[in-house]
Amino acid sequence: MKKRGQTQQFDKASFKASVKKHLVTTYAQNIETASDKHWYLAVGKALAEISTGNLLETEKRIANAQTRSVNYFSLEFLIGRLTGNNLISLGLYEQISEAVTELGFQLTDLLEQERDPALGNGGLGRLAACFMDSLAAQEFPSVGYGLHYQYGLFQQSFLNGHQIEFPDAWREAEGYPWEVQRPELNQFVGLYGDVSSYTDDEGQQHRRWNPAVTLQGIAWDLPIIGYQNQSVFPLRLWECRAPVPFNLAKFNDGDYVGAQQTQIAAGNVTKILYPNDNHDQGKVLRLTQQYFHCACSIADIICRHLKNGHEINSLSKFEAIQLNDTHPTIAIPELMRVLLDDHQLSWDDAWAIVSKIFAYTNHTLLPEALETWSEALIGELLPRHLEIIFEINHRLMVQVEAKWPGNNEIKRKLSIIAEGQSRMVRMANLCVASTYAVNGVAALHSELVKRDLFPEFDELFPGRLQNVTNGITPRRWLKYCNPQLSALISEKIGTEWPAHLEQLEAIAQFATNTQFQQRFAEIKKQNKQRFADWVAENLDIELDTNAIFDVQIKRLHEYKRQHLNLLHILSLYHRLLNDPTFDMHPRVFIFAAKAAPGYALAKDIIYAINKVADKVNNDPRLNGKLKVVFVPDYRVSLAEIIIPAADVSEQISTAGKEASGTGNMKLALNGALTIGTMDGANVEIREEVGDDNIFIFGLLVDDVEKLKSEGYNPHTYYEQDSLLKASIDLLDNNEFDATDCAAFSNIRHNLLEGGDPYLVLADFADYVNAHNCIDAEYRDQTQWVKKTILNTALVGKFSSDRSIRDYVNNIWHLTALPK
Ligand SMILES: [N-]=[N+]=N[C@]1([C@H](N)O)O[C@H](CO)[C@@H](O)[C@H](O)[C@H]1O
Repeated sequence: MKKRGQTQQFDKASFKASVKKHLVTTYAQNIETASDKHWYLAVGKALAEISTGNLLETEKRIANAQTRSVNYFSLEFLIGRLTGNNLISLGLYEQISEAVTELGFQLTDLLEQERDPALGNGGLGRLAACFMDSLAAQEFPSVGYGLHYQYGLFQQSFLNGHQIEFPDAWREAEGYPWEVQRPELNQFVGLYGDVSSYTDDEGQQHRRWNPAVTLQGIAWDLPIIGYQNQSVFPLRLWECRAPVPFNLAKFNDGDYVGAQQTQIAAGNVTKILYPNDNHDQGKVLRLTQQYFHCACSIADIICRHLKNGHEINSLSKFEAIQLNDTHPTIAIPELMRVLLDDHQLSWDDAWAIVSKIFAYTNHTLLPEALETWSEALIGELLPRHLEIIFEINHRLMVQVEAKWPGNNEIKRKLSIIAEGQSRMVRMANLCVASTYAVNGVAALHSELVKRDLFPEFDELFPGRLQNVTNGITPRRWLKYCNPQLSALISEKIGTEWPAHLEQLEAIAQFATNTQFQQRFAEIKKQNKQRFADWVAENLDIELDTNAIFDVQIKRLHEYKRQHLNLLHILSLYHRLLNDPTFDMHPRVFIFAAKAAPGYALAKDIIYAINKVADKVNNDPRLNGKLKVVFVPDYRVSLAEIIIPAADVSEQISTAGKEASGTGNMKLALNGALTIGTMDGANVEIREEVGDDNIFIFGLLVDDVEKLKSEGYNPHTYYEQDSLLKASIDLLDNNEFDATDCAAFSNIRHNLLEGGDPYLVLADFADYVNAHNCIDAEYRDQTQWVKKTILNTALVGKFSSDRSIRDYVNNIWHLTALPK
């Protein structure tokens, strides 16, 4: 019996039976005594029966269609919990909820049992997950290639305000119900060793790599279920094991550790996700992870291509490979190696394929994030690949010489090899020189990539550098996380909008409709209450839902300027205690952010915010006007309850630093008003929602450069702005911290003597003004709610379905699978 929007055949009785079967046979649990966790696992397993079947079906349809596929290479996929989202995509949420109730449980309680597969750091990883969902929703043949990390992004908790990290064993002892092993797809990967030459029968010279170590790649598939269309595409994650995990001879000799040595070493390769966001981590294990990922994925693509009866020469005709940042760049010399050495193609024939199959997305301009690997390290780990990189660079330098004869400066800048103490391989240059398309992730960012990062490459390869503005999937980030708002929208404009987000524009006509305003505002209030209940239960802090919920949720990084937000809070604290005339609408500042474990100042900022929170939340002099909440262990499932509850979205990065941002899109879609700089996608959000419905402040990109080039002195601002001075001085008088922890003075030092590299002081006054506007405008709820409705209505552009259509039309050139 099919219901509206349900594409999946569903029989409640057999589903309930399947759940009970898995509870007993898969998890060995008694129906009478099984825990919520085991019921969740059994429900997941029962549903995975559907998706795995559709996965194999879809594979057949793609093979029969003889059509092009895109392979999305990413070291991160921040997929979040799958069960709830997959029920939305299967169109079975209500039915399963009913069935689970008949089994004696609340579906929402069981969904809470699922651990977040946190296989990513932040925006880049989450974008990859949203993109896979949008490829499946539009039935574009696609495979996501990632790593099956045993430990995801560390779990964060606070000890006396300090961040402490715990390993994230995301897969329960019982495993993850949605994943399925594909042993027939396992691969072998070499490492280290040397390269030798040989002459073939025709007298042709060839090179051969003789790896010293062999690893095995175990294929795990996670289903990417298309939104209400029967298609399921794989997110293929590679786990690393030793081909011979146990050496019995050594064991018999009593060398128990030795017996497992190879397995231990192999297991380390996919043991854990590197926890850095926007920061290059030059560790050999990280390069080994990147190569293992690329070698398994390239081998899998070629197997599939040949299995579908195609010649190797037509590889780039049927396959496109998108490199999600430079992390999988080594895939380029890897494919060259396979084509040259395993398929004996000439250099030109191999290059003709490689240069037409790869495209690269740049996600940051931060110099410290641009990956470089020492030539020595690559030469040791991947000797054949270094040879190929040298040849690619040689041929690039020939092109550069032709374009700019005798210009060694440009040669030095564009060279893939950076001279110096130790010669380094620039992965971004290798990407730009070897791919047919290079894109930034927001209009402003892509302009800066052209103007500041790769101006010469833009001239050398006209048209190669382009833009594809990021997006978010409306399935998870509205339909799933904000069911009440979704129901109100569907009531007004029908139910097609989750697959056609531009239809939301029709909601704008209700922006001044009183009755609609009331319902819209009531839903925000209820979402705020849901989050307030979560905070009360988990953090023991009482929140007033009449207050403005002001949200800054993203990784902790100086360029994202959580410390500017903190300074504003200190200014409010100062004014509330020192200015009897100062009256503000109650405000709750909500933070959530993980700092990379090695990023000391970021950890100091977390500590300072926690200490300020302890003080202001328990200071009766503030009459509850000011509250600060730092929610620990930020992750996708937390974002899903914070975002619908937000009134204000903090997007306050220094102009030119945040490539795009995607949290900004999620918050605006859920009716939060943005306070932000003209940076990343904020610029395009402003274009879509209009000047009246956003609070823009601060220096523009060119102002930032001008101020820096003229010599920026933060003391000038400190001396001239009394409120700024008072706020900064609160960082140093033990107002908030009786311990001798240097966190507060480290922050103060960074902002003054340290030169304030992210111009916090220069933007402070304008930021305070923008917040004053928010305070004033929030008091006129009719106007405020109108603006929130217009934000939800006018950000349809930021659906990742639109981003994917841009990639398909401008870069990948795919055809959707025929029905
Ligand atoms: N790495 N990286 N880059 C980022 C994010 N931090 O993950 O990629 C995200 C996805 O493109 C961007 O939205 C964000 O601005 C950028 O900083």
